[in-house]
Amino acid sequence: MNEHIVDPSPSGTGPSAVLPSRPEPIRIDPATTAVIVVDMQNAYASKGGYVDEAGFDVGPAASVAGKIADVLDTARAAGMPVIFLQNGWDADYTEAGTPLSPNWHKSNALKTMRKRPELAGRFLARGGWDYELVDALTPKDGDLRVHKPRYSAFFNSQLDSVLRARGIRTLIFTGIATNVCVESTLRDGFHLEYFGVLLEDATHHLGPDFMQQATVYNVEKFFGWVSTAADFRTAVSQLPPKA
Ligand SMILES: NC(=O)N/C=C\C(=O)O
Repeated sequence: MNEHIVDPSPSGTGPSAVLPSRPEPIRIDPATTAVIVVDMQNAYASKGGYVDEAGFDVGPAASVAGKIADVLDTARAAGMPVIFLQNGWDADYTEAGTPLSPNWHKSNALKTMRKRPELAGRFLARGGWDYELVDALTPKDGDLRVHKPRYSAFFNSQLDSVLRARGIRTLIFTGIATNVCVESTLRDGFHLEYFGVLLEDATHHLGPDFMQQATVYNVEKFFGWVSTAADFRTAVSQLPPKA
């Protein structure tokens, strides 16, 4: 029996690829698919950045960045938009909220800076090193950057407009953290009718390893599809190169 292939753009007329994924393979149309790179900033992926100083493990981030770089080369060659998300706030932290905002209480960046005043102003402020993308993932011509002030990139950001203006229906997710900003954005995308695909080895979690497993389970069972960087490269590199 033929396996059912999920097709987010059934009326598409151009070339497409079938991406092996769980629970079903999904058809990737480069005209309606974007790769989303979630928060690959020094804050989340470099020693001396926010999550390192807050006590989380950034060790695996370098290998994740390598996998993402490979995914992005494949996507660009096929003409798929690449969108870098960058999490943070203005230098005065006005966008971070006030004590009336749960973000003010829950953000480990804000909490760490309040606990260690010598770090005040260092984390996730636009214009600072912590906010910048890691060197290994410098955007190329044609890539897009979208600023976001909360975990989900669909809140108080340009993301939905940027995607709708380009007819994007399918989002390939990479980046950090699987269980926080990646999952929040993929879930909100689901509710906005986007098809979300998590490349599980091109993402990294914050906290215990079971958090990665929990998100992978949630995505596979409830919110989208799960694949790998290698399967993405194999499937998408069969598409004709962008004219
Ligand atoms: N990018 C993320 O997943 N961020 C998670 C936590 C934070 O920004 O404090």
